[in-house]
Amino acid sequence: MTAASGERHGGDDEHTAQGIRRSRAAAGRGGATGGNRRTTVVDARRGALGFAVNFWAWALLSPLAPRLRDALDLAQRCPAPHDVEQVPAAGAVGQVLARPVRAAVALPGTDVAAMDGYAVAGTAPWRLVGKVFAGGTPWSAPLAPGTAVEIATGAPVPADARAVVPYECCRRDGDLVMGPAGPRTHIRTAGEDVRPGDELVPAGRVVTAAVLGAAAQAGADVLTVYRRPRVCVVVTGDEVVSAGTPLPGQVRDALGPAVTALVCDAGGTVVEHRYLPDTGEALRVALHGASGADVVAVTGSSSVGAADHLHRVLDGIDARWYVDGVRCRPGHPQVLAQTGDGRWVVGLPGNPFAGLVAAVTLLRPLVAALAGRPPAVRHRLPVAGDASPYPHGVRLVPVRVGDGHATVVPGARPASLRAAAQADALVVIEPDWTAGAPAELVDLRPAVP
Ligand SMILES: Nc1nc2c(c(=O)[nH]1)N[C@H]1C(S)=C(S)[C@@H](COP(=O)(O)OP(=O)(O)OC[C@H]3O[C@@H](n4cnc5c(N)ncnc54)[C@H](O)[C@@H]3O)O[C@H]1N2
Ligand code: MOO
Repeated sequence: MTAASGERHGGDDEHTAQGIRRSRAAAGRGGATGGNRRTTVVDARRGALGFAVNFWAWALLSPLAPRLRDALDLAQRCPAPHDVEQVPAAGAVGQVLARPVRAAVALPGTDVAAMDGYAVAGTAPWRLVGKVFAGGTPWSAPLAPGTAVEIATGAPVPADARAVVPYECCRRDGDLVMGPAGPRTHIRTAGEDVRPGDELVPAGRVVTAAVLGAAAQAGADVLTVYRRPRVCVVVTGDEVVSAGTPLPGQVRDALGPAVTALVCDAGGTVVEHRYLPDTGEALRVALHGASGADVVAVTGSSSVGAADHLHRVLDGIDARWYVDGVRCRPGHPQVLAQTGDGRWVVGLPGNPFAGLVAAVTLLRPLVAALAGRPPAVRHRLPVAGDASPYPHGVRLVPVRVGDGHATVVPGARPASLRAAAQADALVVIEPDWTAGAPAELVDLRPAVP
């Protein structure tokens, strides 16, 4: 099916349970499963999620094809964070702390100079008796009154020194030094920043460059973090090739690389990457075989064509349905389901921009939540340009983000990532949006963990 015909598709009907059943029946998919699916969604949400909402009211409105915002919320509230592991700190960037980082040592470890200058004892003038540098041999004896040592920032201050006087505050005459010296000025006292056992970073924080540095400084070499969610990426399509120049009728895989990048950005890791022919059996075997994965992301196969097998395969393995279609454009044929053994299956449409929309709606928040990350903060900005609202749901439109506003990148098409590749974010354009009005952003730039 072409992108243009995909654009034509999509009145209100397709987003009701009845509409979904009708279109499946028309496609020979067995509409009878629709009712079971609806019951399963409700039961699963009651039991597994414990949402404090009125599910019957929710189900009547939109049992399987939620609004985009609800789909996002659902995906990030579905999973519980996974196993905890202890890892060398350096490898934990982007993971979420399951236990606080605690200091193994005091900081500073001993009284040290905070400035380059002179450590002095007693009253001025002071007679210079030596030098102490960071990393060099500490001054072994107490400093006698009326004497000084030249000292470098970070070097241990000799016992009985009462202050460090910076070079620029001193007057030096031969081996005599004079200057102002308040009590313990420019001396950092042992343990004044951190004491052994102090909590440096609380649980729940993402390991960033600053966390790594703080942990290393305080000797916390091993961190306890949530395991990275394991994702198996399954790219379906007889026509999809992973490399080289596509022959007539073939397309290069756009979604495998894009999905892999989003998974890593969300704190997950791709443990397997498969290319599958368009057969239900191949998909069934792949879902079954991905037992080491927490999430299976399937690209293509999400629609109602004869070669689109995802729904049938999920029904065949009695998967629990959470999302079957989202009221957005492009990207409405997206799926969130769970297999009997607890693995999440995310179905992403094959049209590349539609697949990207689905990946940021369902896959990225799901992986981030499994990784223990807090929900992303949502921003709204005024949007300039032509965003053509979609009357039956929201439209996702690529934008560049400027200082306090967003500007539409023109030319977005469901089958092309060209406009999205020039964008910083997608804006969620509501049906009643008017030019210049604010809209919510879904960022496409790498997360700052
Ligand atoms: N009768 C209907 N047909 C279609 C509907 C519908 O509601 N009723 N929805 C349309 C929409 S919207 C989309 S989006 C697509 C989704 O289709 P699938 O997820 O089943 O994907 P495919 O049919 O396999 O492929 C669609 C398109 O994308 C190309 N493709 C697939 N995978 C990749 C990839 N990894 N990298 C690059 N391009 C890929 C594929 O060659 C097709 O051109 O369904 C519409 N049809
Ligand atoms: O047109 Mo589809 O909307 O590409 O998801």
